[in-house]
Amino acid sequence: MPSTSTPTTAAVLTPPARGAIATVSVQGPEAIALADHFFTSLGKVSLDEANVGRILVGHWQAEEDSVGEELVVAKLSPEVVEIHCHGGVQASQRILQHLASAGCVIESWQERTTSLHADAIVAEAKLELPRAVTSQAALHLLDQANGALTREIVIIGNLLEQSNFEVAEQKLAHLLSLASFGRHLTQPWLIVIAGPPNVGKSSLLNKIVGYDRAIVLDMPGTTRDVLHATTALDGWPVQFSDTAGIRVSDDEIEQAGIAKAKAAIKTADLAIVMHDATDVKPDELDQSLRELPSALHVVNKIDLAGDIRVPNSGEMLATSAVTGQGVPELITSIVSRLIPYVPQTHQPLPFTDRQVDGLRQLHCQVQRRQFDDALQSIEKLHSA
Ligand SMILES: Nc1nc2c(ncn2[C@@H]2O[C@H](COP(=O)(O)OP(=O)(O)OP(=O)(O)O)[C@@H](O)[C@H]2O)c(=O)[nH]1
Ligand SMILES: [Mg+2]
Repeated sequence: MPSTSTPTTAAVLTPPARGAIATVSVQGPEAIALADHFFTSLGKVSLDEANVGRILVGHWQAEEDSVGEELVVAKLSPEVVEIHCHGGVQASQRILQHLASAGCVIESWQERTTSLHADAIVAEAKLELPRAVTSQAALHLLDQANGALTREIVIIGNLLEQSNFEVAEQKLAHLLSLASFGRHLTQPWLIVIAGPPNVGKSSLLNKIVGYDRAIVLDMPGTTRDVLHATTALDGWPVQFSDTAGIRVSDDEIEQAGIAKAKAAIKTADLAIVMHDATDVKPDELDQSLRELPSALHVVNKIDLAGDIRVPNSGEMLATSAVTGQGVPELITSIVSRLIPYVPQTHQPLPFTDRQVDGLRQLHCQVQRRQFDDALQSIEKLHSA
């Protein structure tokens, strides 16, 4: 194969798993020649002769490999072809090997995506999009892939050029206030369910996720390790952690579980602290509310309780993990705690640590009126 200074690259664009078809993209000055080297169309039309946009069915064969394959090749431009082959992982890997043996540089889809987009934020959005687990999260990332955050940073740069530091500062502060939301588009919000043994923590988890994720027993100390279950609440990705009931225990395994439960509370975005409606101890409830004021406090087994005394401080919800009473209200409360403000469609927002760090630095520079440094930070945000 002739070589030029611009490399010809190949990447598998479809996910690395078994599927109906896999797509290999070849791009660069030798893309057509490389594909023609291995591919013979049914009508004996070469890709070189074929018009752009033509899709050809034919046979792919490498000399050193006795196994050929019938497949489809599309000529997308004079420098881009797409090969649609069998969806098994081996089929696409074999095509990559053939192309590599002829001098093609093999890239990952991430490298290909990054190289296709001059703006780093747009490239990052395209890389993060496949990781979005709910459609709502994907829509916000799609906005960023379509340039929402990039345009906002350009606007901030223009404001700085006009010495309008105040408005630039306000815009940056607003973007940073959305950082937690943006990061959670690809990483679920973490919710830990904690409380004394036997109050119904595992039962509540099962009720919310809709299947028997955790073992439920009428025996205190049933859950030992931290159990995770991922779901979506109102379209937002969340991960629940069910923990060991917190109590004084001589059991070594249980102690380890309790230590893990306490650690999980510290790292969670939200703790749900559960209490037993059939065994309400107002003093303990009051203490729990004081110790964990940002937690959501839930009195469970409400179906078994008549009149219960609810403490008069903080927020308290009543549920039954058996009948489901109060669970929709709990879900509404969880969502409004985690996402007090839902950004509008097309809202620019940062969604990677790199962007958040870069925006924080820029915000400081704008506050200190460091014009040149701020422009450099903007430059860095656009080009990773
Ligand atoms: N009637 C009623 N029973 C419940 C409710 N929630 C849980 N239970 C029962 O209470 C017992 C303990 O429930 P679990 O969900 O295992 O409690 P836990 O808090 O996870 O317990 P540990 O893992 O031991 O800390 C089981 O028999 C459940 O069926 C409820 O809301 N109403
Ligand atoms: Mg449990």
